[in-house]
Amino acid sequence: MRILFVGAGATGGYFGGRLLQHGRDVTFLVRERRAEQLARHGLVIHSRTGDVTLPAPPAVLARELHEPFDLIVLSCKAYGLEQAMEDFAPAVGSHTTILPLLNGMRHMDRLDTRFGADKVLAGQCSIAATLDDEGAIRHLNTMQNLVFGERDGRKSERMQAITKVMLDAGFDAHASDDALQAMWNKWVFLASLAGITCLMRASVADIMAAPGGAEATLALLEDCRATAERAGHAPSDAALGHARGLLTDAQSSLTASMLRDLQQGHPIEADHVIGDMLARSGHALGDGSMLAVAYAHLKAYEAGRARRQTN
Ligand SMILES: NC(=O)C1=CN([C@@H]2O[C@H](COP(=O)(O)OP(=O)(O)OC[C@H]3O[C@@H](n4cnc5c(N)ncnc54)[C@H](OP(=O)(O)O)[C@@H]3O)[C@@H](O)[C@H]2O)C=CC1
Ligand SMILES: CC(C)(CO)C(=O)C(=O)O
Repeated sequence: MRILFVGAGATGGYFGGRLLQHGRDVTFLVRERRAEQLARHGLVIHSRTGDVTLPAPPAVLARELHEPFDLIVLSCKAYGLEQAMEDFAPAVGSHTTILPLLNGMRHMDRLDTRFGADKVLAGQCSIAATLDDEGAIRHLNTMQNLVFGERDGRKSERMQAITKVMLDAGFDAHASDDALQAMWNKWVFLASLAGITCLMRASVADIMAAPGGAEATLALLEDCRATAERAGHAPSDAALGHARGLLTDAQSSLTASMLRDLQQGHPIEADHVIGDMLARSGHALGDGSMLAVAYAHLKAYEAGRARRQTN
């Protein structure tokens, strides 16, 4: 199975790198700067689950992409989605399947509109990873979980083929008959984690140590849970309990990747992860709900970032 990873960043580089390390046929769609980094240093993964350097991993630029791939794994940030779709379109043929790993849900509508819903699987990954200054991937703990499945839960032929490729490739791969719900569960958790760790500029443990920190966290989680329920995707008691446990663990150094991006002055997925949740929630902009406050805070960061860039 020929696999194209769109992006060799923190998530794409990690999962694509592990697949490559285990002998799968992986190519990365990259841009010039990343292509140069990969050619110079190779694809480097630092992880407690095993370090690896893959010299000169197969990589193409958009202008070199002329033939269809069997599987396209989409691992760009949400704000890069429109350009990415444009760039990987030549790799989408009549038998191509697209597996998106982005957090949130809004990208599903964009992919459906552009390529047709029959091509797009549900997918999500749980990992804490980041790129360092040299472009090496730093896996920050041992979580490395990738969930994928047909949106209607079918055990299709393509799912069987993709499962075969994903299993035993150095990470936890789960073919799921409820992958769409898994995406919602992840979004409820992630939006709560991103919203609260960015608002507080703090890890879960530090938020739990603050007076009112747990209450603010749980209020945001409730806003997100209620939004999922409104959309017909209420997390099960077990999924919600799991999210609540992670978000209130007084020993946990966990932060969201959005906080890492924000602290480094990078663009963030404010509209995709929090704005879209707010838009589906029934809450209004500025109504004082935790979701509305978290969104206003992230948009203020974006405004400051834009102003600094023009000065
Ligand atoms: N990092 C994490 O721990 C986790 C992230 N996620 C989610 O996964 C998604 C990806 O995040 P993450 O991997 O962290 O992001 P990164 O910014 O680390 O990686 C994204 C990569 O996509 C590349 N890219 C974007 N557009 C294109 C394009 N048109 N052509 C080629 N390459 C492109 C970027 O390349 P370039 O360098 O050229 O800009 C970049 O290397 C997000 O939705 C995020 O929320 C989910 C779980 C955990
Ligand atoms: C919550 C987490 C760490 C899990 O993958 C994540 O998705 C993120 O930080 O963006």
